[in-house]
Formats: sequence, structure tokens, C-alpha cells
Amino acid sequence: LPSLAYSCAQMQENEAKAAKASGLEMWTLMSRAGQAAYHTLRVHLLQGTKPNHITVLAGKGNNGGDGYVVAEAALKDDINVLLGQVGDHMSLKGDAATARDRFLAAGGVITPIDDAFTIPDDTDAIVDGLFGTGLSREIRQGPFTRAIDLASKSKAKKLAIDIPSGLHGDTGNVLGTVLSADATITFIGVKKGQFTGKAPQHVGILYFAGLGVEQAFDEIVSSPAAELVAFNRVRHRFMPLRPLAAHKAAFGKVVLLGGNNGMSGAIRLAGEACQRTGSGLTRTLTHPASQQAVMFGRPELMVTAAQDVNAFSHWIDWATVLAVGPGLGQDDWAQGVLRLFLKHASKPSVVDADALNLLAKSPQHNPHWVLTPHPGEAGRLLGIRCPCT
Ligand SMILES: NC(=O)C1=CN([C@@H]2O[C@H](COP(=O)(O)OP(=O)(O)OC[C@H]3O[C@@H](n4cnc5c(N)ncnc54)[C@H](O)[C@@H]3O)[C@@H](O)[C@H]2O)[C@@H](O)CC1
Ligand SMILES: [K+]
Repeated sequence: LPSLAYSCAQMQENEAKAAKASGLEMWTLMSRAGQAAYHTLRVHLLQGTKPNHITVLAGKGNNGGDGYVVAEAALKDDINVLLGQVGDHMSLKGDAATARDRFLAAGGVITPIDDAFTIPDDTDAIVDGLFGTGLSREIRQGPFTRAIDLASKSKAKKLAIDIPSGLHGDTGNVLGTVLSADATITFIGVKKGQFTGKAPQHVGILYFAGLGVEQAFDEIVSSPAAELVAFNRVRHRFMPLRPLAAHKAAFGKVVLLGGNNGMSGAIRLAGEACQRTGSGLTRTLTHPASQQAVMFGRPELMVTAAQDVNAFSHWIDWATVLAVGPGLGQDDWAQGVLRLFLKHASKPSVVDADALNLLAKSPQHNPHWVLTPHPGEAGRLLGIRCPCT
């Protein structure tokens, strides 16, 4: 996959410019997109086995047009095709209408997606050409949801053209309903929403086809929406090679605050993670009830346990970096820990879990902090209710 990701608006605004700069007609792009989708279907999704029957679901835009190109290619390979069309196929325009006409000329038949529409049990694969980058609002109950419901119930393998229909290409949010794909083939540039939000659940294996204009596209769009970073490319920033004669004191001192009575797990795991990722020295500051659980079987972790949180002051001063919150709770002890932490708030710190919940009650901003909220904590901090809680 390429390393730059784009928004849907960037795709829509610049595809034609990239085609022009590459000396290609827009129809050529659609034709290549459909051929790439057909290739992905045959080679990757069906692993080279020839299907007897495929179902193509077509919407009203160019995503549907790509679907018609797939359908035409399949017909020419003597594969039976059920082409389900949402709405009147006569309303298709431009290249999508050309793709439809070519499919009809090759002997294809268009079946409207109405209340009587079904997907046969023995279809080998479903190709989703309902919505691509043009999805702009919630999908309402009707033929689109019927098509998506039927596809979801089918055991056939599913290939999404460009984006699984219902997934928003910018956010990865589901707009009403979504067709979960086994694989997605995306064109020209990858879209940010193929990696964020609910995308991992619905995109399946993501394939990319640049259609011969990807380079021009990257040059035209100077500020992509996101950069995809593979861990191997950046691991040296986190775990640089260490001098053979180095000493533990050269690699920083982490102090973790949390682990209230009955909540020793998170602080211990956080401590272990610090050790694994290279901290020279790691000390946890916990409630006395958690001391044994944190230390047991993890002798490299240092622990200071105290009911009176003032005992922690010295170690907070000692730290290079702090993390507060794992297993902290919200009782008097937890509030005392947070107050103490706030007195040292200029140290680089990770603020997590219950520290965020306490902070949400009297919010403050600090440029030295990295906040790591889950969606519920983020909702509390932002003063909005997260539907996930
Ligand atoms: N423009 C290009 O250069 C290329 C475009 N291609 C394909 O074209 C797609 C984009 O095509 P379009 O811009 O036509 O967009 P789509 O085919 O994604 O659909 C747009 C249509 O759906 C409607 N719509 C949006 N949300 C809706 C909702 N919730 N309920 C009902 N209708 C809704 C819009 O009003 C519009 O009529 C890409 O994802 C890609 O698959 C490819 O052919 C490659 C080349
Ligand atoms: K799609």
C-alpha cells in the first residue's frame, strides 16, 4: 500500500486532474478500476478458482459503473452474473452509463433491487458497487439497505469496490449500515477512513490499484489527509540501537502512578510495557494493597506503596517521565495522587484512565501531556455522551 492517505473530497477534486496530467480519459480510469477489481476478485478473493456465478450490486454513481465493468469482464469469461441495480438504470450518467451499455451489449441482464430481489445461495462472490467516495449521508431504509442486508446474510465472499458501502471514506464511521467485505480494492489513493473508526471491521484485506495516475495524483495533492506509518519504519525512533557499554541510567526513569486497592493489574501491565519498550528504570507508586501484586513475579519493577500520597513526592521529582491513571480509581486516595501529580505537571506525562475521569471534572490543558482516553473517557473530557458507554 502507498504511505499517503487522502480524503474523499481530495479524491473527487483531483482524480480528473491526475487523469489529464497522465494523458488519460476518465473512462480509461473506470475501465482500469473495474478490471483491477475483477482481477482482485478472481486472483485474491477466489484464489484462482473459476466461479460459476457472481452477484454485482450497483448503486447510482461511478462506484456502480466500476461494478458494471466487473460484470462485463465476468460475462466475457462465461461466468453467470446477477447484476442488481438500485433505482432506474436509465438514470446512470456519463462513464457509468457507458459501462452499463457495454454490459448490456455483452448480453448482460439488469435486475432491479426491489422487494422481490434476492441473492442466490449458490452465488460464489458478491461485488459491492453501491457507494464509494460519493457516500455523503446516512443510508435510509430502502433498496440500498435491502441489498446490504442480503449481502450480509450471504455466505459468499465479498469484494468492496473502493470502499465498503456505508463506511465513510474520511472517518471510518458507519453511516446507517455497512457491507462488511472480505477484501476491498481501492483506487488511485488510499482513503483515510479505510484505517480509522470501524474500518478494520469492514474493509477486510485492502488492495490498491493506482490505475496509472497515482504518481500524478500524489504530485497534485500536496497535503494528503494522513500518512500511514508502518512500525518497522519508525521503530528505530523508539528503540535506537544501544551502545554496548551503556548503563540503565542512560535510558530514563519512568514513574507510574495508579494501582488503587483492588486495581493492581493495569499499573503492573503499564510497568511491564515500560520495561519492554526500553525504560532504564521503572517505579510504580501504588496503594499498599497493590504492592505485592505488582511486584510478584516481576522483580525488575520497583514499587513504592503508601496510603499517604506525600510519600510519593520524592519519586515524582526523581522521574524523567510520568504516567498517571492506570487503576487509579476516583476515591480520596486517587484524588490525592492526582493533586500531587498536578503539582509536577510540567514533566512529560501520559494521562490515562481514571486520571482523565477526574480531570474531566475540572479540566485543564497542559502541553506536556499526552492523553490516552478510550471513547467513553474522551466523551467525558469533551462533555459529550459517547454512544459506546
Ligand atoms: N472519478 C474517477 O476518476 C473514478 C471514480 N471511480 C469510482 O467512482 C466512485 C465515486 O463515484 P461517485 O462520485 O459517482 O460516487 P458514488 O458512486 O460513491 O455514489 C454517489 C451517489 O450516491 C448518492 N448518495 C450519497 N449518499 C447516499 C445515501 N446515503 N443514500 C442514497 N444515495 C446517496 C449521491 O448523491 C450520488 O448520486 C469511486 O469510489 C470509485 O469507485 C473509479 O471509476 C475510478 C475513477
Ligand atoms: K463500494
